[in-house]
Amino acid sequence: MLVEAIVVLFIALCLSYSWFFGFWDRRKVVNVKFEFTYLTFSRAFIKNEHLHDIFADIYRKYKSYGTVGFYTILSPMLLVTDPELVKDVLVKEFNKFHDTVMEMKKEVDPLLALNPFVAKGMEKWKELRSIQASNMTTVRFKEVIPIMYRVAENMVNYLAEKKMEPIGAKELSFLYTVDNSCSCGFGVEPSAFTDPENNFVKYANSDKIFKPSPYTMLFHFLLPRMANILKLRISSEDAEEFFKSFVQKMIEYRTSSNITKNDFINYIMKLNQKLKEENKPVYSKLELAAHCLTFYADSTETSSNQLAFFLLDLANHQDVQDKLRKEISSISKSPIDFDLEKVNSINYLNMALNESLRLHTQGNWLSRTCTQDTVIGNAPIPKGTKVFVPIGQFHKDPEYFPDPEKFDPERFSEENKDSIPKYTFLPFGEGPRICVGFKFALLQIRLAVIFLVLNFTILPSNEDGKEEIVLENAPLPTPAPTSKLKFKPINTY
Ligand code: HEM
Repeated sequence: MLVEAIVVLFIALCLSYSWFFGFWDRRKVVNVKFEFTYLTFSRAFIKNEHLHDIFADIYRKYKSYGTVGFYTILSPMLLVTDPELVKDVLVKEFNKFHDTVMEMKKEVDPLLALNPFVAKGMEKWKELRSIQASNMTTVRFKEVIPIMYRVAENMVNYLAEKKMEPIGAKELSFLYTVDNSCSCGFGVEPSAFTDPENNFVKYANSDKIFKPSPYTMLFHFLLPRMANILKLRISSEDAEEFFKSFVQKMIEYRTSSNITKNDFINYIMKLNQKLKEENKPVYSKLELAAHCLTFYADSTETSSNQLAFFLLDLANHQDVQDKLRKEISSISKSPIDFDLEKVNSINYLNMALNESLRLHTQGNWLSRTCTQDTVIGNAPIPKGTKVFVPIGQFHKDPEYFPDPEKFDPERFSEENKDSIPKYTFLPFGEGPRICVGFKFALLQIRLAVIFLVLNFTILPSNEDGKEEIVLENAPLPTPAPTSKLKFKPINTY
């Protein structure tokens, strides 16, 4: 009897196994049956390699098919390799692909659970996105530019005092983005460069918010439900405590002293007031803290990585830096003359920054969950399928960007930029779910570079003229502390 039971069980397992791994074959979609699952286990889980490299291998092998199916242990997934089909997923068929793959339960990570990035369902996503979008208008940028000048001036003074002592590119950029986020978002006096005890730098830094173990991130992207069942949180409890108490104190202080400031905290306070007047449920204190953390975390980490990479690129390409300095100083030698329009319209700055965004893409892939049965190219996609867009691979594909490892801003010149195929350059994503903060990010990065190149020559920290760009083992591409820079004053103004 026992033998029969084992045989039946074995046959049942084999059948369900071949049924599961036949998902894409039944739909006649080219697929890798075990390869992805095997690579994920052998390289990502055991050797701690980045999931990005595994996607890169699959992309290179199966690019010509336009889409390629693959499997994790629990679900079939699809990689879209044809840029034309990417447009379908991100834009044309958005109503069927409005969710990302990440899921974050409030009980697991209450501060990250209200980030629009993880919102599920069109209504919830719109509600959460509109809160962040309120802080991202042109009117708002014009208001915050004078605050950003002060932060950038603090950075210049800090570097002048350092007298060419090498400093980590990421360390410097992080102090700058922390001060920008706190002063523009929360009305806090900028002090990251002057106060070594700055609480945001201490309690809400990259390690505490953005560096869960690589396994945690793997679970969140590939097996999101399991990640929640296992209660794998991304932000640390320290950061949660700090943020909760900061936002609560801020709201209490402003309410008791009747202080109004034109910033994000004020916006969420007014939003709650409005909800109360309309007899709708208001956001709890923890939820208000979560909205603040969304703005803070998203605007400090990605922007500081991207700024750090850009400064390293400029240090390694003095010809580009010289040309950039010439173009900027031909407009004005004084950084505070650069209003919003001027900051955004320096052509060579935009070309060089685009090239840096291409080379050091932050979100290496975009993800969507299909919410209604549909067809992409020739691939029938049932509801629930997770779809990935490999933007990091597009950015390094020689077909779209010849000699892809070369830092060459000319790719984005007026004459050349139209030869870049549509949907192959997507550093901020595309469609209705495009990064809500991309204009803020570009503004703060451009402004930092204007202040820096007008005041300093940005140099590699070593004598041989090249700074090695070493990557940390972090979910987002991040320059390691060993990638340093020196700033030689040039007294231009
Ligand atoms: C250079 C810096 C930045 C880069 C490279 C970047 C990149 C991205 C990417 C690739 C996405 C995913 C888009 C998609 O799924 O189609 C995204 C989403 C998002 N970003 Fe950024 N980002 C940056 C800065 C910022 C800033 C400053 C904020 C400020 C609040 C921000 C807030 C967000 C939010 C809230 C989302 C989710 C949007 C949604 O799902 O509707 N990001 N970002």
